[in-house]
Amino acid sequence: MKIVEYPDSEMMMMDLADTLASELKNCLLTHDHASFAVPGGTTPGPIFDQLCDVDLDWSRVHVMLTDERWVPESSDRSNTRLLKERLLVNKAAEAVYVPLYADAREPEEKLGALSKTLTPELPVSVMLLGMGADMHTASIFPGADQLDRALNGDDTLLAMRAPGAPEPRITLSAKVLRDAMSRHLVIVGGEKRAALERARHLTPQEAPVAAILPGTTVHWAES
Ligand SMILES: O=C1O[C@H](COP(=O)(O)O)[C@@H](O)[C@H](O)[C@H]1O
Repeated sequence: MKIVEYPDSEMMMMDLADTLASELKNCLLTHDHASFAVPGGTTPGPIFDQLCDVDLDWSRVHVMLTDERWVPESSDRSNTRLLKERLLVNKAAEAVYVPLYADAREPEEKLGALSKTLTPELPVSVMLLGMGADMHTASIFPGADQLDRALNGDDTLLAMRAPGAPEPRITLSAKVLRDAMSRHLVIVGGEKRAALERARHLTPQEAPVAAILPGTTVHWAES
């Protein structure tokens, strides 16, 4: 694991967007397309605002979420809504969107169909992850109902429910996260930095983010 520290989050978001764009461009030099997995939540929006205006062949970039809250796109909790409003706009509107949500009461109803669409995109070429202060990443939460399977199984996609998650979730498995060709984790603030340090000494069962730290570049700013 490598940690890159920044004096402020604005500089971090710009630098990380530049890094991700460079990795996508490099991938497109030798592959017919690049798959790009990004998180939702409150952190990545400014990165998306930078990326969506980068000049690259977005028509050959297949964009997916690392996880989704099982809520309608109209909800302000929707990661899909964040992706469509902040990343898949301007030049990046040309990207190919690989969905991680479909209109159904429960994620289990759509797991097979969504996995079938997602599988050809693996391994992910470039991955950006977030982390909660509880040390979850994607939607792999401590105490989740399918935590062991998400950490140790061969699934591509799982439905998850956890005490720390306000709604049912769907998430890429730890295997898919670990198999990414390039993996970045972006966190802001002292609380998450302390959580990251704790996770380095805990098991993935205790701290799911620990399952993906080896080989990950962590980007951190205090505020
Ligand atoms: O619920 C989620 O949490 C994590 C972290 O979110 P943040 O708001 O603290 O950045 C996020 O990476 C994930 O995609 C999201 O579904």
